[in-house]
Amino acid sequence: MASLGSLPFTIEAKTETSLFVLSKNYHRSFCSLKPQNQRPAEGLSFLGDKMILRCGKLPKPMQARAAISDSSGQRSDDPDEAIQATIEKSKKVLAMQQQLLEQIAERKKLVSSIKSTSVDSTEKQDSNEQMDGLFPSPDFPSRNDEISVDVLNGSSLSVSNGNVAVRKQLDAVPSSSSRPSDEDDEKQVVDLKKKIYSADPKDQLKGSSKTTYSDILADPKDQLKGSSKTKFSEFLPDPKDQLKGSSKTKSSDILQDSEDQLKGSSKKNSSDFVPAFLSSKSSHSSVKEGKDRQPSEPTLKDDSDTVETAGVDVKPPPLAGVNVMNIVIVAAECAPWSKTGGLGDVAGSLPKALARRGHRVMVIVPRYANYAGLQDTGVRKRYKVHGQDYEVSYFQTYVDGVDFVFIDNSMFHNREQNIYGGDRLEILKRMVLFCKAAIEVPWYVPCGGVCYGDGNLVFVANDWHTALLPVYLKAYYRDNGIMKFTRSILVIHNIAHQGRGPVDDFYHVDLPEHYMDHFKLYDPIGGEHFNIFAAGLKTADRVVTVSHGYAWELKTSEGGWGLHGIINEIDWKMMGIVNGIDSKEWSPEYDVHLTSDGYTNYSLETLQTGKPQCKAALQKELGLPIREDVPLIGFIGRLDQQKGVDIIAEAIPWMVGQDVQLVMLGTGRQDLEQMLRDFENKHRDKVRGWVGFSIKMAHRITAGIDILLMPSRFEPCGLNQLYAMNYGTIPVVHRVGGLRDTVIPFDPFNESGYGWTFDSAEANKLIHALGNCLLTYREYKKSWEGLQIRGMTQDLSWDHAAEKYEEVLVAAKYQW
Ligand SMILES: Nc1ncnc2c1ncn2[C@@H]1O[C@H](COP(=O)(O)OP(=O)(O)O[C@H]2O[C@H](CO)[C@@H](O)[C@H](O)[C@H]2O)[C@@H](O)[C@H]1O
Repeated sequence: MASLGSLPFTIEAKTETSLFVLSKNYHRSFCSLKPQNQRPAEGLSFLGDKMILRCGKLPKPMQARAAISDSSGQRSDDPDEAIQATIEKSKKVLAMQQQLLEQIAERKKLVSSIKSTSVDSTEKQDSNEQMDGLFPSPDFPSRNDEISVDVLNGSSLSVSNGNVAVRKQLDAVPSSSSRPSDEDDEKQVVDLKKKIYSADPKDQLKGSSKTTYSDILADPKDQLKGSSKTKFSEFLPDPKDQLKGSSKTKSSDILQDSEDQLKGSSKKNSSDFVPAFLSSKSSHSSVKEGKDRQPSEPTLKDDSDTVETAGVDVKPPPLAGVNVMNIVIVAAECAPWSKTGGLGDVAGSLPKALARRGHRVMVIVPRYANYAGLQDTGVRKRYKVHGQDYEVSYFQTYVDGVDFVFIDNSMFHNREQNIYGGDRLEILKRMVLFCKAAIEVPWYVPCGGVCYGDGNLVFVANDWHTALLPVYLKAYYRDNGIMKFTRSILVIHNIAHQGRGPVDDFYHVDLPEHYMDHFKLYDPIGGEHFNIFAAGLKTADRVVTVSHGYAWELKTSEGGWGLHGIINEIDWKMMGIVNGIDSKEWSPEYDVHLTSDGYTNYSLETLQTGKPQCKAALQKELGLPIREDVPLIGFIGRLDQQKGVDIIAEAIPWMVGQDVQLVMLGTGRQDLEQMLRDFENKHRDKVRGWVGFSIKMAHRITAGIDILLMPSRFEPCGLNQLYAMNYGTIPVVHRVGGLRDTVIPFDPFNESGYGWTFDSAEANKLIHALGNCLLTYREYKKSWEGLQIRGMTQDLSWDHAAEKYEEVLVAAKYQW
């Protein structure tokens, strides 16, 4: 029998798992159930001023008893009688609990005996499900049911079972006097309340339910782990949510998110004081949603598994922690389905890194071709483009934790070789339709059975092609009180392309007249014109560009291409984040293009044999003399003014005077393509000009060459130099934009750096840098090897960049 000091009584009840003491203070206002060691009993949790004891559904007779006493509702004015009555009721509660615990223990034995006969984990789960079916009796406890004892606000006993809630007033003393007399109790209450208010109360409730139930059933040693389990369950969504979620495919349900947001301001409950995403339905369920799902196969796991797998199968919380969001990346191209350059790479790989951090991530891209492996979602919608109706449908797949949604309309068909082709108004029409449709995908297109909805949602638009999206989000939705909390980020990959046209183009984008000013821009060359990028930059909540160097250059009249004025104005919302690389796709160790034709995969350990083998294979494939000692130089990129291929052309007479080989892969301007062919014809023993777009060759060249040239006039980030360094290939680059950020110049005194840089886009500067590079290649083998190793051991993955993106997304979210 435990003594509670000054308390007038103690009641002891020994259960299978712990000793509970029911205490009551002099004011009759505090009723607590706690084990003797003063820690909250396993199975107890606190919600606000209410202490909740989860012990399963009451057996029917008990429900009846509780209901009877509830309906009687008598309270004596005599304090002693009231105390006596309370004691009696409390005894009943303890008896009920003991009975329940015994039942639970019995069930546990039965479950484990059946499970021990199961063969694999799948069967385990099945048997669990069957076990649930074995106990359909209403007498058997269910973890959804709870007994709650109101701790602070006038103690009341509440027994609830789904829709059935039996509430019994135990005491009518006003809440002001309802305080625990014990300091420890108070601390526990405060600690737990802190916990509750730092997370969604609903989730907390779910979490505690899971923990309690499994802890009651678990071995005592598992109980010791209980606290950490509780933490995880705060982050992990309840599988039941998914079950609920899967039916949430009606647009009315989806639109509810917006409606809730609209109502939100008038609601005055605790969730008003926690960030919206903590109380958002979508955020938590989405994390799970994005995890282990196979294409269009929602994971609706029976959470009865919690009982047996608690402490074993618990997943860690998402890296993004409380910042998890629903992120929708919208781009005109996305590798591996469509790619003309770096944007395709980014749209294919950044989302995966964001998903790895725990976000629910979707990419929306036009369906240019009949790609294999996509599912038609069956959803059809109509959008007006310049007065004409267009129907779009949506295809979908799920890869590496990311939902890829393809918008289909005949406008996009057969464009994969010419994504940005056609006349100005044709492209404009495509992009208007694409952006209008993309913005409503989270409402209408179920991914894994569940639409994203617009709660806790952020769009990431890319370049001018999708710069209309932030404008539409504002003009059509947020200005009208819809998607009020949805945010948009616009990423600048290349400011040189802006979606310019005559001012009258405005009438093709279907916007209210007063939006005209966002698009109008004056520039000394084009005069007053219509500029889509300008409007996107002004209306996006945040702007990102793909390196720090480029973020700075954009503010200058040389680097801003007419938009520097706007960029300077929006400086407060702009950030440079250096791109990463897809370290699976672009890894010499796993590169699928290095597995045949004499190429080989290699790693840091096999660099000295693997890379020369790739070099020999490349020389062979190109028909160049196979020589290990000759430096093999490469260029990969669009053949245009930006990439500085003409600077290489100017340097070629010097190059061919050296003992080197040169391979150039690219497509673009016809005059430059012809130039490549001419060089090859003129210097067949040393130069190869491969005109075309070949991803396989891009990989093989990156692996086989020794030196990569990037004399870009401007380079927002540049991916090829990153790929090169990851393959032990040394970059020689014009120090500009992202090249300046990523290629630290070689310092022979300190044996540091990754390559060579030159400070202006001129042939003689290129020759000077390349000359030093060749000297090191020939004369300083150790330094060369050091350069290779440093390049290959950098962390070039998207993980760091994804974390930075997350900061921007969160900043946008809390920005009004
Ligand atoms: N002929 C060819 N055959 C096969 N593959 C080819 C190819 N020509 C180019 N590629 C590939 O296309 C990609 C080009 O990426 P970049 O980042 O170098 O340039 P891009 O200017 O397109 O991108 C813009 O966006 C990206 C992403 O933000 C920025 O890094 C960059 O600075 C900015 O100009 C690389 O994956 C490259 O291998």
